[in-house]
Amino acid sequence: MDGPPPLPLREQKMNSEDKSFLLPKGPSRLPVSGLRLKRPASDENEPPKVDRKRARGPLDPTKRGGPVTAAPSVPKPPPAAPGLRGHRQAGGRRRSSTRTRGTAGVAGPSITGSRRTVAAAAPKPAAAPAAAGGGEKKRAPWDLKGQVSDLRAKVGTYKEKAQGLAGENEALRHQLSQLEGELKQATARNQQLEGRNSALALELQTCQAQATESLQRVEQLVKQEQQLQETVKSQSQAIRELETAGRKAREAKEDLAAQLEAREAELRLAQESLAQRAQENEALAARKAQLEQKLHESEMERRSLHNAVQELKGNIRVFCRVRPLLSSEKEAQKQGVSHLRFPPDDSKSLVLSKAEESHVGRERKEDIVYEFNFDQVFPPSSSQEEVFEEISLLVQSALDGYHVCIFAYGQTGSGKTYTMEGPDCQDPSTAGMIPRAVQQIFRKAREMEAKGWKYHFTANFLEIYNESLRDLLVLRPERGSELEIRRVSQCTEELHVPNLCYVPVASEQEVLKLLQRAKANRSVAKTNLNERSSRSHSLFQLRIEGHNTNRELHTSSVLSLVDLAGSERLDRSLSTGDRLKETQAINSSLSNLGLVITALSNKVGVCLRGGESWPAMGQPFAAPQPASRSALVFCEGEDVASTAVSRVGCPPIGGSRAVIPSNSTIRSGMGQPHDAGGTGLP
Ligand SMILES: Nc1ncnc2c1ncn2[C@@H]1O[C@H](COP(=O)(O)OP(=O)(O)OP(=O)(O)O)[C@@H](O)[C@H]1O
Repeated sequence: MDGPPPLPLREQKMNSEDKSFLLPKGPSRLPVSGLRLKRPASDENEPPKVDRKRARGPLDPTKRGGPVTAAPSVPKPPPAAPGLRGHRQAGGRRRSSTRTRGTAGVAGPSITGSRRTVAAAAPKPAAAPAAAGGGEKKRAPWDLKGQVSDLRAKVGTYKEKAQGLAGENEALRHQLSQLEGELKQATARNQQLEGRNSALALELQTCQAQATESLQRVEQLVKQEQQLQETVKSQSQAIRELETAGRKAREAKEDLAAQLEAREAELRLAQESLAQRAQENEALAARKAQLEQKLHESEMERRSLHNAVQELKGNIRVFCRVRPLLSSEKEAQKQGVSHLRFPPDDSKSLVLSKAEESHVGRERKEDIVYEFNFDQVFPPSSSQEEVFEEISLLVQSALDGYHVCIFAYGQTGSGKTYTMEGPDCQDPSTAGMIPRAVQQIFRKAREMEAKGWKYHFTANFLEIYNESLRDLLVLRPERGSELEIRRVSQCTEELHVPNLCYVPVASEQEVLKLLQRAKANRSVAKTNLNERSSRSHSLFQLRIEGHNTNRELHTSSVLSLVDLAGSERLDRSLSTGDRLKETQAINSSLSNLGLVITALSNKVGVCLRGGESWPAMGQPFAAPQPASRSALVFCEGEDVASTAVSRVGCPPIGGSRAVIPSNSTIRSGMGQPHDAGGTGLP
């Protein structure tokens, strides 16, 4: 700090005492020149009491009764020097400066001491004043001499007193000058001290400001310290956690290192083993190639053998299925279908017994027996699965690249729709030929993928109702969008329906959904002979494209599944109105189909004229290549006897008289259109 160093506390106290000493607060009683000490008026003309006391001394004789005489004048000591103030005075009385100072009040001890000294130094009263005191006897008026003597003594006394006072005054003046000098010094010192004091006050303020600032800083630092301590604490915790984690990581690292070492050892072994395996793989790859080649050869052989078997079985197969009696029919025929016999040792023949009337109307005793031969006969107890066992061979041919067509033909209510589609219930055991064929196709296609084959499928579903084509896969058919059958090109025999929906399908489920949609769109009605009679022919087609890119093989075929509308005898169906019209259209189209088959069997060209139904249904037979396979499932109901006999006599299909017993004609007509050099359809 700048400025003079602070005084010690003792020194400061002394200074303040000095100040109070030097600067009296009350009126000064110093005997200043020109001023007189104030005394009571009564004492002005009286001599000091000391004098009186002194004067009393000589009066003792009065008390003793002696004569009053003037006391001899005692020479007075000179006034005490200022330095002797406070010491034993001439009168022998001693006063401490402290006591004097206390009693002196504001006047200060020196002054009082000086006054005392002055009083002590004053000339002692002479014997005259003593004689003139109250205690002295008054001189007789006549004692003038005595009185003069007393007066002289008094004057002498006063002279001495004046001299003492002058000396005292001189000493006081001297003392005053000294005190004034001291006062100046003290004032200067006081000013100096005040300056220093103000400097110190400023310094104190600065120090206080600095102290406040320092205090704030300290508080901030304390806060920072607390924060830092908390940070340190958290960091310490984090460090401990990190150390723990690090320790664990080191342990894990060591474990991993051990594992890595073990793995490396395993890897070396595996690499060695891999090298061995690579050699083995090479050998296996060669072996695989051989096996694949063998597999392919065996597959081709299988196809060839299958084809041979199918050809041996016949490209056209005719099955007969007799459905069980319905609950409504059981009442009418309590004996069951007794007129039908299925030879147990021959699953290909059906024996029909019929009582015929003679020309004259008399009943014969013995029934006429008709034996019909088919590729397979399914009695009423046959399940859908048993029927499909035969159909599945043809379905496999479709996957192998053969066009396959399966017809269901029969009277109304004979079980065609049941056989082809199955009942409405979703029981898999009663599923019809179409869903089973689709299931087999996709399952076999998946199996063939392992042999390098990939298949693509496209489905369409149409119906022929009253000689017009309808797309069963269209949700809302537009009016005026008539469907027609067209040749794909002039140089091919292949037919197609341009505006038909051809839906690419990739799974069995997708096809089943399409079948449901088609079933909902199909034209059905209740007739006398069937609660839910199909009033149209339906044709479901699945185009199969197979590719074997490894061997550059390609197959293309169409699987057609046809549910023909049931032929009806009007005398039994008693159809009228729309049903009659439908019946006429159905019977007409079936006759046309018979004509087509007959024409094909006779290798005669058929013109695309008239109704559309027969070329549509004949389309599968018109496939130019490869060879096609066809199956005709004759469905028969409870009146199979009359139906069969009526066919024998008046067949609904051209040439069926020969067909039913032997199948030979229909086989020759339907089975080999491609062999005839494209003579199926013009
Ligand atoms: N194999 C069978 N087992 C049990 N019921 C059958 C069998 N075949 C047909 N049915 C029943 O016979 C009735 C007629 O069958 P479906 O409708 O299939 O005959 P349809 O030949 O298609 O007749 P339409 O030509 O009039 O359509 C149906 O109630 C059907 O459930």
